[in-house]
Amino acid sequence: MTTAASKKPKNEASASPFPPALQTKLAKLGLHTAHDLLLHLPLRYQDETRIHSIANASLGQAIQVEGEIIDTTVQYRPRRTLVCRVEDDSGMMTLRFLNFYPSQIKQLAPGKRVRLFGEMRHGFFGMEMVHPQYRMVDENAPVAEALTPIYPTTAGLGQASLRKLVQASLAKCDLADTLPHDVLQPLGLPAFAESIAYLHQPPPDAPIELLAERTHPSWQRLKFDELLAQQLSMHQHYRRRRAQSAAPMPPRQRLTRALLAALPFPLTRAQQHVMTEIASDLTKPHPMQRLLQGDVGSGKTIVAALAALQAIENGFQAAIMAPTEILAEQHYQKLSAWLGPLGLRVVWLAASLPKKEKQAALTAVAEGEAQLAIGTHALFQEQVVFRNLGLAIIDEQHRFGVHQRLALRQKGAQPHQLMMSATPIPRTLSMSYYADLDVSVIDELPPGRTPVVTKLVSDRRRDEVVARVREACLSGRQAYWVCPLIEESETLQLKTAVETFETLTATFPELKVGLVHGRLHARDKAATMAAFKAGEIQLLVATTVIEVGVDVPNASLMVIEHAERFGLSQLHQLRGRVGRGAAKSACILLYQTPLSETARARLKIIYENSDGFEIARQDLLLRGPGEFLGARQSGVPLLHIADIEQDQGLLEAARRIAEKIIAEQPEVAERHLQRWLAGAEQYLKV
Ligand SMILES: Nc1ncnc2c1ncn2[C@@H]1O[C@H](COP(=O)(O)OP(=O)(O)OP(=O)(O)O)[C@@H](O)[C@H]1O
Repeated sequence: MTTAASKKPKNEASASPFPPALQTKLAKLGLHTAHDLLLHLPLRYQDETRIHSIANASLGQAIQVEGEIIDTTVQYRPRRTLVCRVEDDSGMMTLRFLNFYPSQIKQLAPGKRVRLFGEMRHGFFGMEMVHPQYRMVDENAPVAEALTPIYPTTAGLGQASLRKLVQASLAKCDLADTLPHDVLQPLGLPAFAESIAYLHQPPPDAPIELLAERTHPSWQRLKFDELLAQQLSMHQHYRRRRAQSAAPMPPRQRLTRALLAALPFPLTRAQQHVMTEIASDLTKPHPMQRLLQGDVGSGKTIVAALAALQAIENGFQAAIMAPTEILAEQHYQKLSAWLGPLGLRVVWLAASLPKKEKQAALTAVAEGEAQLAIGTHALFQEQVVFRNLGLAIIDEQHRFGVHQRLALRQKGAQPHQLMMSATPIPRTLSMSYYADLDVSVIDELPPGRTPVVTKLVSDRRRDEVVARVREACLSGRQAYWVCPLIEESETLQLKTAVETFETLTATFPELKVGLVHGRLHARDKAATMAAFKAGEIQLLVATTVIEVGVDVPNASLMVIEHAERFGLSQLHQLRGRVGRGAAKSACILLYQTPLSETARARLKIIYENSDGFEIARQDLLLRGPGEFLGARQSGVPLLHIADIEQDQGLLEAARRIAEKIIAEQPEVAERHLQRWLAGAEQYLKV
């Protein structure tokens, strides 16, 4: 969560209690009011309460020492460095400053007394500190009585000023508890006033380890408060939705039965189960907001089709929005094949459609001749008008921003919403950030799939991989060759894709090789994909445009070049393109050495795991929720203090208590949200 402050409308800033220059700096930290400063908690603490003697200082720990400067020189080897010698009663040490200011030479002149804070280590010339924090002092200058809090700050705003501001807000703000004793006592949590004061001004005997690890009861209290506020806001949002009305769409079964009878497979138990949940939601008189999670290849598309049918059977239109043209086109192919024979019209809307076709599609949607519209971002553009959109389905929901999903929803009067995701959301995340959604999970794969064998192969053994691709393709199977990801430059990425295609075409004269990448015209992309699907192309060289949704069951081999550059969920998604038929499938991750530590960790996880939930859980641990949720793109307000993995116990408690408070003490909920969200609407809007 960016504390509520950062979500405040700009015009409120004019009422800021701070002078303009300070106001600007504080705003960079998301701080606008005294109350925001109160909740701006230290990043860590420094123990400046003791002065250690140089000779006995423990190594490798941040400590404070004090002494007199006896020598100051600028050395030029190996790099320009300011070097000072400092002495106390016990011994001597060296200070080193690279990139120093010329004024420091004077400031740190021989004869001056200096108090230093830093990590002591054994250097070539004995004890030394590199870039310590320092303060010029007089003899007998007082020593800090308590741990010194170190705050997150910004350029031009020193720790001392920030500390003063926080102290002032501690004195000024209302610290009364928002939570009653009977909530806090069973959890063993201290009072708010006591906790916040402790964290900003720890007493002299405060245990620095517990504070550093954030396991001290005062931290626990603040974390609990934050988590509770998040849960309360989610509950409120949930209840608000329940209070809205939407058209009930009970199952009518006529078309649904016909579709099920025509399918070449029966639904899995998991598909039936999620369908029951969706069907029941659609029957209710308030808008559904359900997230359908299913690992790659678990069969979400047919569930989307059945949900759409339920809306259509009730006289409404449905829309399916997908993040890429390839995926949208594929949905279009599948759903037209399923729904066309039932006498329904499915239209396709993409930015690249020729004008005439687009106009025809738009008219069909506006006049209600088309019951289902499938497309990309093009679906929520201004010129798209639905006659009566009753259900909006969003595939790969996390790839769309909040506003884009909202824009599609606004194409109807309170349509039901089904979001789908093949990137499983770990339990802790769905308990926190997704708590206002109903969640359905397809937790089994259709029968007859053989697990994909994953192989990690160094790029030096490329020849073996080439031989393997040849063998697979010549025996009637098909393969993908995924080009390296070059995040920094799309042009370079494109160039690499074309070069890979050329090299592989030359390497495999006996095979038909195809190429798809993002810059191809949609029609060419679709034609190549169709040829691959039809088996006319045996080896498909592709960028990550094939990452989601592509479904060609005969493809049983995938090679991913520079696998070390891809993210975990990308690798899992890509790998999910094979193993969709009965044939034994393999995914070869070609990597280039040396591997960075995180790349090694990622490859190990993908090699050892095939379950998307486990991969997602480990991904979350590796990257943290901000990166995982793509917070930067979606603007998801994140928790600042609590850590959903470390604080799972508190999260569970907050969830339980939020429910109770909302039901039994709504005024407590209001008061608590007022403190933590200060009027901002909620933590996360989905
Ligand atoms: N119950 C089933 N039995 C057999 N095959 C099924 C079943 N349900 C779906 N399939 C087939 O499984 C394949 C994968 O289904 P689908 O493309 O819907 O997966 P998905 O969940 O959308 O996966 P992804 O996230 O990778 O796109 C398709 O070929 C589909 O026809």
